[in-house]
Parts: sequence; C-alpha cells; structure tokens
Amino acid sequence: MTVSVPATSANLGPGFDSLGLAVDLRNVVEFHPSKFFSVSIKGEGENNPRLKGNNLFVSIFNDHYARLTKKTQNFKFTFHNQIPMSRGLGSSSAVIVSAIASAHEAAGIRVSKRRILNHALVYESHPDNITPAVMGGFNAATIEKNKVFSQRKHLPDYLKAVVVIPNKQMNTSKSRTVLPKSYSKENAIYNLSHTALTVAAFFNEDWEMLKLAAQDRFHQKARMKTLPELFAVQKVAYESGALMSTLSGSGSTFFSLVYDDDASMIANKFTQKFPDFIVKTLDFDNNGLIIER
Ligand SMILES: Nc1ncnc2c1ncn2[C@@H]1O[C@H](COP(=O)(O)OP(=O)(O)OP(=O)(O)O)[C@@H](O)[C@H]1O
Ligand SMILES: N[C@@H](CCO)C(=O)O
Repeated sequence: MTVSVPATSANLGPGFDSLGLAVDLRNVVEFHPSKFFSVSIKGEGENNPRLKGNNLFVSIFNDHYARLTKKTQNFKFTFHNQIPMSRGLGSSSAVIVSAIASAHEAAGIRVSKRRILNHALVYESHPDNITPAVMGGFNAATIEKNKVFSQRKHLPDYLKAVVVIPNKQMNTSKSRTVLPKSYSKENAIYNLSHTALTVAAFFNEDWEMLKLAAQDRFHQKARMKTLPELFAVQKVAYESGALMSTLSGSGSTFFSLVYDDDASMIANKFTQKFPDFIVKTLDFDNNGLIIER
C-alpha cells in the first residue's frame, strides 16, 4: 500500500492559521505487514538517525492502528521524502495526514478525507496546512467544535509556485513564540480585510489583486527579522513580476505565485541573487492525499 501527501504553503500573507495551498512536492510512504518492524528513509531525513528511532509518523500510525484494530502488528515502512523539514512547507502536516490515512488503510477501514482531516487536528491545532494537504488546491479553513470547516478552489495549470528554501530550519512552535501576544484593532481589521480580499481574489481568479491583498501585519515581519535576507527575497520577487510573495507557513521558505511564462525568469533571478538558497519551481497540486491500494 502506498500513501502520498503534498507539501503545503500556509498563511499566504494575512490568512494566519486559515489559508493554505498545496504544491506538487510529495512525501510517499510504502508499507506492509512484516514479521519485524523496520523503517527505511530515502530523501529528506535519510541521514537523520532520530527519525529511525523516534518517528512522528510511526507513533501516530501505531496509535491509530491499535485503536482501530485492537491488535498490534509489525510493519515495514519505506519513506520517500521530498518535503524539507521545518522550512515552512508543511512537513509535519504531511506526516500527520499520511500516518492517519495509512493506519486506516492498514486496518482495512475506508474513511473519508474529511474524517482524516478532523483526526489530523488532534496533532496540529491550526487547519491551514492539514486542509490543503488532504484536499489539494487553495483552501480557506476554520475550526468549530474540534472540526475543520473549509472551502476549496482548484488552482489552474498556468500558475506556478517558485519557492526559495533557505538553509535554516524554523521550527513552527518556536517561530510562534516570536509573534506579538495581542494585536491592535487597526491591525486586526487590516488582516481581516486583506484575508477576505485574498480569498475573493483566489475564487474569482483575479491574480493581479493578490499582491495588494496578500499583505500582512500579524506574523511575517517578526519572523522575517530572524532571517533578514527574506526581505530581499520578497523585493526581488515583486520587482520580477511575482503575483504574490509571502513567507511560507512559519518559514523559512519564501513562496511566490507566478504566471507560468514568468516562472523560469523569476527562478533564475532568485538563483543568481541567493546562491546559498535552494530554488524550486513547482506545479500546484489539486489532489491532496492520494491512497494507492
Ligand atoms: N518526513 C518526516 N518524518 C518524520 N517526522 C517528520 C518528517 N517531516 C517532519 N517531521 C516532524 O515534523 C517536525 C517539523 O514540524 P514543523 O511544524 O516545525 O515544520 P513544518 O511542518 O515543515 O513547517 P510549517 O508548519 O511552518 O509548514 C520535525 O521536527 C519532525 O518531528
Ligand atoms: N499558521 C501556522 C503555519 C505553520 O504551521 C503558523 O504560521 O504558525
């Protein structure tokens, strides 16, 4: 059995803890019952011995498998990881979603994507990464009574994501501690109205509106100050014609949404100006969680 989940870029500027979209960079896990437990990792994390012993996927998988079957069983897991860890591309959400989906598959229980999403909330209390990770596309999401309520928009092929990935991890829980404890009414209204406009722009496919709409006063500046080159990345993105350019999740990756025709020019500019950072041009993902039986 194989389960795969895409990387995600959350917040999208003002939509803190609410907006996110999926990009075509996937973590894939293959698994089957086995006499002995084993973990093999290819790609991201392959040189990290901690992931063989104390693996978030394995602990969530085991919890769910035991709850669903009332049995214990060893599995052989092979991970093919493309999503860099703690860089703002939703690596933890991908792991959480794939572990829950894999445990249900292993237990022989078919379950809806919405159910998997609600289970994922137990491990990640904000829905902006887990929702696009499960559903694909652009999503606006909120939580009511421990359930995710979301609306999804398919993203067209003529748009691309250009991501600039610094060689610096930013752990989400740590990155949340640099944020202000409270916001003024003025700034709250600013983010509320810009989030509303960002959502409307996505749904109406008014891409030219995004640059103005995707401005934020809640989190980006405080986080970008911990890696000031990110201000230059955003400047280069907008000078080169990006439609929107925002800190991806809690960082350190910077996400730009661009027209297909501009993608290679913008990616080349990033590569020239920021030779120490990894630059990737990605399609958007409209599938989310994929289970192959
Ligand atoms: N492939 C993986 N296998 C096992 N655990 C992983 C994997 N990827 C991520 N994790 C776990 O998730 C943690 C990273 O979560 P964190 O929320 O800091 O980053 P992120 O999800 O990449 O960023 P963001 O939420 O801002 O997009 C890692 O420290 C590790 O515990
Ligand atoms: N909304 C989250 C996304 C990262 O997981 C944050 O900005 O902290």
